[in-house]
Amino acid sequence: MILDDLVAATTRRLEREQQLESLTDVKARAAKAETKNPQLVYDRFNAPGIHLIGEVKKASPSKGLIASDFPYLEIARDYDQNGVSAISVLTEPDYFKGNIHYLQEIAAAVSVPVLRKDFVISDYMLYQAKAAGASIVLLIVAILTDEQLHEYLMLAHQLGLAALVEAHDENEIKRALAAGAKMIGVNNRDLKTFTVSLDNSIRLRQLVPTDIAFIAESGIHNRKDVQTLEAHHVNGILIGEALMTAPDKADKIEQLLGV
Ligand SMILES: O=P(O)(O)OC[C@@H](O)[C@@H](O)c1c[nH]c2ccccc12
Repeated sequence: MILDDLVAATTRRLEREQQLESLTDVKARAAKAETKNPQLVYDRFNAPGIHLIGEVKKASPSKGLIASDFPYLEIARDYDQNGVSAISVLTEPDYFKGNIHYLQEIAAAVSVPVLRKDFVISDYMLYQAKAAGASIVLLIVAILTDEQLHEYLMLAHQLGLAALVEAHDENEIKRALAAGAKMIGVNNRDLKTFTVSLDNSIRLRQLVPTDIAFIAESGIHNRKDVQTLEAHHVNGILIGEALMTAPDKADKIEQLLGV
């Protein structure tokens, strides 16, 4: 299963990174970064309307290379100036060709909150996220124990980071809620088969209380998709490929949001 490969690759990456920078040192760097209020992120997504998270992603295991030309900073600025509510930056290097330095540069250049999109399996990665200027971290329920999920959620909040807790079925939604998630993302892509269905978000929407922001992720391509999700009271949408492959980002955002 692809998630197992991703966790294995992330474990190896962490070993290398921790040899280059100790936990003590990354904590010291995180302590110097500006502390933000995670509640502001949650409030932003709970405000009326549908909120777009634009993703900066060069490649993925399901699509291969998405953007051969990858001016990540320009793309992020384009998103920022054209109505996104947050920017997601892939920092996983092996399968998504991401980099934490992309996030660091982007966070310094834009005004909206920036999400670290990675396979968080260690507190070390939360300190790295904070040090790089992230405002949000992704926590994927499927790769964490209940104890880890709770612990990382609490640590994120202590560090001033909001957490987008990703679930893909009923049981994972229950685990996310039990851990105290305040913002839940449902991945429409089944990571076992790579099939995408918006029905996954729609079906799971009703299991999440309305005071918790609900984000539909993956496989959203056009205005019709957005309208379908809007009709089912989704608070946010996370869009990567459709924006990355659009030659005119501003125009694509307008189309998606219907403005
Ligand atoms: O490119 P898409 O189909 O619009 O999907 C974006 C985003 O949802 C997807 O990149 C994603 C959702 N959950 C993830 C977890 C890890 C890495 C990537 C993801």
